[in-house]
Amino acid sequence: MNEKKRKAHIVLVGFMGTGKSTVCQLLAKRLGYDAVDMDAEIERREGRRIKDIFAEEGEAAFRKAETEALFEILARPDVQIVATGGGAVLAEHNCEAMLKDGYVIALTADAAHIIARVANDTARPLLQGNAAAAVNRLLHERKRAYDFAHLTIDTTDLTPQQVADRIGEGWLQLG
Ligand SMILES: Nc1ncnc2c1ncn2[C@@H]1O[C@H](COP(=O)(O)OP(=O)(O)OP(=O)(O)O)[C@@H](O)[C@H]1O
Ligand SMILES: O=C(O)C1=C[C@@H](O)[C@@H](O)[C@H](O)C1
Ligand SMILES: [Mg+2]
Repeated sequence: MNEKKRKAHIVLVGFMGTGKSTVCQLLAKRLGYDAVDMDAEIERREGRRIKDIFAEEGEAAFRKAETEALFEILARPDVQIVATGGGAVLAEHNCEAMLKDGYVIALTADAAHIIARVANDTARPLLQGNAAAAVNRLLHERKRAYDFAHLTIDTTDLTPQQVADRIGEGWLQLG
C-alpha cells in the first residue's frame, strides 16, 4: 500500500469463497467508505439472479455484464471498497482497469476451506452438482489468475474480521 492511496479504490479479488463479499462489508465499516459488491450490482442492473443469467443466456453474457459493471464502478469518483466476482479477473482488460484505478488485494484460501465455505450454497452456478470437484478443477484452471494483485492475503486461518483488520490497519498506517 503506497502512492495509490486516496485516489484508488480498494479492490478485492480472489476465488469463490475466499471472503471478498464478507470482508468488503467489514472493511467498509472500518474505514468509512462505501462497500460495493459487483455480483449484487450485476443482479440489480439485470433485475435477476446470477444463476438465472447463466441459465438463460450463458456464461459469456454474464462476463459481458460483469465487465460493464466493473468499469462503471471503477469510474466513480469516491473511494469504494469493491468486492469483485471470483471470475472478474479472467479478462485481462478487467485486471488492467483494476490495477489502474484500484489498490488490488487478492484473498486466497486452501481448497478444503473453500469447499467447506461454499459447498452448501446454491447461488454459484459454476459450483452446482459436485461442488468439491468443481472447486478443484477451477482452482487448477485459475492457478495464476489472481497473481496480478498488489497484495495477497491467505485467509485460510483467519476470520473475516481478522482479514479486514489486517487490510484496514495497513491502509490507516499510510495516513
Ligand atoms: N476467513 C473466513 N473464515 C471462515 N469463513 C469465511 C471466511 N471468509 C468467508 N467465509 C464464509 O464463506 C462464505 C463465502 O464468503 P463470501 O461470500 O464472502 O466469498 P466471496 O469471495 O465473496 O465468494 P464469490 O466469489 O462467490 O462472491 C460465507 O458463508 C462466509 O461467511
Ligand atoms: O468465480 C466465478 O466465476 C464466479 C464467482 C461469483 O462471484 C459470481 O460472479 C459467479 O458465480 C461466477
Ligand atoms: Mg462475493
